[in-house]
Amino acid sequence: MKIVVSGGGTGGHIYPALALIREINSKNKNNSFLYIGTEKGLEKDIVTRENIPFKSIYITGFRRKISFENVKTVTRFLKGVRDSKRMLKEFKADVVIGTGGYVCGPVVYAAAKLGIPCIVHEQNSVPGLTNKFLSRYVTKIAVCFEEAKQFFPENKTVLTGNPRASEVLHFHGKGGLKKLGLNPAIPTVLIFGGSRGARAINEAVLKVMSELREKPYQILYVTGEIHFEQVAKEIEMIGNPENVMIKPYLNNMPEILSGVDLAVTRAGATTLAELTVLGIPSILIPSPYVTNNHQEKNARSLSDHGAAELVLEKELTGSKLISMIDSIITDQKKRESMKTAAKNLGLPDAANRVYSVISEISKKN
Ligand SMILES: CC(=O)N[C@H]1[C@@H](OP(=O)(O)OP(=O)(O)OC[C@H]2O[C@@H](n3ccc(=O)[nH]c3=O)[C@H](O)[C@@H]2O)O[C@H](CO)[C@@H](O)[C@@H]1O
Repeated sequence: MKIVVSGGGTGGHIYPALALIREINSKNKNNSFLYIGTEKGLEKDIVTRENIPFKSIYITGFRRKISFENVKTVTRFLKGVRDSKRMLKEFKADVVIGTGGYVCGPVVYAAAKLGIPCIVHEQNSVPGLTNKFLSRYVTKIAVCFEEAKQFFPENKTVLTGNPRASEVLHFHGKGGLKKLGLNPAIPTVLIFGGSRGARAINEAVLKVMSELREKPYQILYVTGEIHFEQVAKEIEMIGNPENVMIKPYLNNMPEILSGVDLAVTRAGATTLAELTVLGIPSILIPSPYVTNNHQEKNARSLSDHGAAELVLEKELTGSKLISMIDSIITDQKKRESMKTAAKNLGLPDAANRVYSVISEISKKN
C-alpha cells in the first residue's frame, strides 16, 4: 500500500503519525510512505531523522479574527491543494492520513477531491478548525476521547485512541534514565511544557530551583529548545542543584517515560495518551493559549477521574508547584491511586485500532 501521512507544527501531531507508520511497518513491510509537512514545523527534523521520505508544502493557519492575513491564507491553501494533488498523484497514494496541524488541511482535502480514501486523527477532546473543516470530506475520523465524538458526523467517527500510546508501551524500566546519568534508585519527576516548552512552567520552576536541592527525589527538567538558552543563563546565576538535570529537549521520550514517577506538564493530548497508558501520575498545567481552551478540557478528563492534579496557569506559582510535587511523591498511597486511575483511561491498542480503520477504507489491503 502507498500511504501518505501528514501532520505537523508540534510534536503532538507528529509523534502519533510516526507511531502509526511504525505500527503499519511492523505488520507488513510491503508499504511505502510519504510524509507531507511544512519546512517550518518540528516535523521536518523529526521525520527526516527517521528516514521517512518527506515533502513540504507552504501553508499558514487561519486567524480567528477577521484580517487580511486570512485572504493570504486562502490563497496559500488553494496553492497547497494544487501542490498536494500533484504529490499524491506522483506518489500514487492509496490512502491518506492527517494527524492534525494546519498542514493537513490542503493535503487531506486534496486526497478527498481526488477520491483517495482518507482519515483524520483527532487527538484532542475538542477538535481544531482544520479537522472540523475536513470532517465533511474525509472517509473516517479517528478520535481519542469519547467527548470528541459529538463534534463529528456519527457515521464516520471511531474511537481509536492515540497510536503513540501503543508505542510507549514497548519500553520498560529505568534504562532511559540511567543512560542520561540519572539515579534509578530515587523517585524521578519529569518536568516539561509539551513539545515546545512553556514559559510559565519555566518561570515557576526557576523560582524554586534552589529549594529543590533539599528534596528526596531527582528532577529531569526539559525547558523546550527555544527557552533553553535563557533558562541556562538564569541557572548559572542560581546554581544547578545536583538532583536537577536540565535538557532542552528529549528525543527518546518513550524510553524516559517508562522510568518516571511523576510528570509535571502541559495537557497536550499526545502527552496525556502517553501518561495514561503508562499509568504515570501527573500535575497538569493546561496551556490557555490554544483553540477552544482544549487543553483544559483534556486535563479535566484526567483530573475528574483522579489520574492527575490540575493547576491553571494563572494560579501557578513555584511554591504551589513544589508543594504539589511533594504531596504526591511522599504519599505512596496517593501515587498508587493516581497510577491506577491513569491506567484505566489509557487505550493501549490504539495503533492497531487506527490500522484497522486504514485497512477497512483502503482499496488495496
Ligand atoms: C500549543 C499547542 O497547540 N499545543 C497542542 C500540541 O501540543 P504539543 O505538541 O505540545 O503536544 P503534546 O503535549 O500532545 O505532545 C508532545 C509530544 O512531544 C513529546 N516530547 C515532548 C518534549 C520533549 O522533550 N520530547 C518529546 O518527545 C511528548 O512525549 C509528546 O509525544 O498538540 C497537541 C496534540 O494535538 C494538543 O493537544 C496541544 O494543545
